[in-house]
Amino acid sequence: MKVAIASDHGGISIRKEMISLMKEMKIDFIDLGCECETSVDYPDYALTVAEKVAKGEVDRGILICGTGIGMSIAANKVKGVRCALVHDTFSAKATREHNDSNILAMGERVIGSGLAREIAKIWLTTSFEGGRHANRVKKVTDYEEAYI
Ligand SMILES: O=C(CO)[C@H](O)[C@H](O)[C@H](O)COP(=O)(O)O
Repeated sequence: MKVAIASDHGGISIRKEMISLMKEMKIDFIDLGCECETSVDYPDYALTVAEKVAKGEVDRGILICGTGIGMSIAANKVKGVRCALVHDTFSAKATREHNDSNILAMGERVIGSGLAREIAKIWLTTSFEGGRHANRVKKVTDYEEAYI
């Protein structure tokens, strides 16, 4: 699996934690910034990662900002992206099993790096269940195909 990761200035510490986790888990990743601690705009990073996921250049994405909200709103504008904003381990598992989410968003001003690590570990290792959930995901992708 290959993962693209990015954060704005509000998510640098958790992004570093995610990078160390992916190294430990021997997951191939590309780090797309941000490079500095000065203020940047989350859509620039969210859309870059989302485009890579949508084009199949990577399998999954991880996005961190202050709340995770801006990142998830922006990423979900890209056709083919199912970005889940997650701040608990139950949802991390459920969004992979039920939604086949392909981007994980988290907020560094909401949770600590220990919980973020647990969430990411679960999200990276849980498979989509398919079955009844596949039909539901298809309804979303069919809508995208027809209208977006
Ligand atoms: O987009 C966000 C909120 O939805 C992110 O949390 C940003 O990191 C946040 O808005 C940045 O805020 P700042 O006051 O410019 O640091």
